[in-house]
Amino acid sequence: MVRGGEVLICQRRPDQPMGLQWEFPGGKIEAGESPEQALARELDEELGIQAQIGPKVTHIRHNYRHGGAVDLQFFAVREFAGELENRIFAQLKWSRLEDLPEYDFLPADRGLIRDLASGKLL
Ligand SMILES: Nc1nc2c([nH]c(=O)n2[C@H]2C[C@H](O)[C@@H](COP(=O)(O)OP(=O)(O)OP(=O)(O)O)O2)c(=O)[nH]1
Repeated sequence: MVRGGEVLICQRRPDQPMGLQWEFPGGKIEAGESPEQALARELDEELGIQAQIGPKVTHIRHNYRHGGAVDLQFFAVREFAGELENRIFAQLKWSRLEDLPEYDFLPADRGLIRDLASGKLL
């Protein structure tokens, strides 16, 4: 989710794996879904919004030592209907791009965070 020079970041709950680390909203693709459909569904489930999924920002593959491999696709979302509501996270925050490195993000996201903070993406 992008709003001017800010992005919406989400802190995982303390009881989840990789608890209290920050991530972008989203989740796993279910059978028969495109990545965009999966993201729209997750944004509705997690935040209660009906989003228009914009262009793909990047694609990252990462091997977590314990949790196996993840294949992540990130999209810019600038338009949505409905009221943003925190349904599952410890907290939600709008962060300026240059402030992103202050947050403890999931390891797979760290290269993306550096690129967003230095203005290389978005
Ligand atoms: N939503 C999201 N997931 C991310 C990011 N970075 C990253 O490594 N991931 C990982 C964490 C999870 O292993 C997986 C997303 O799966 P998910 O959202 O459906 O599941 P989850 O974290 O609740 O937990 P689990 O089902 O894997 O136990 O991708 C990110 O920025 N956003």
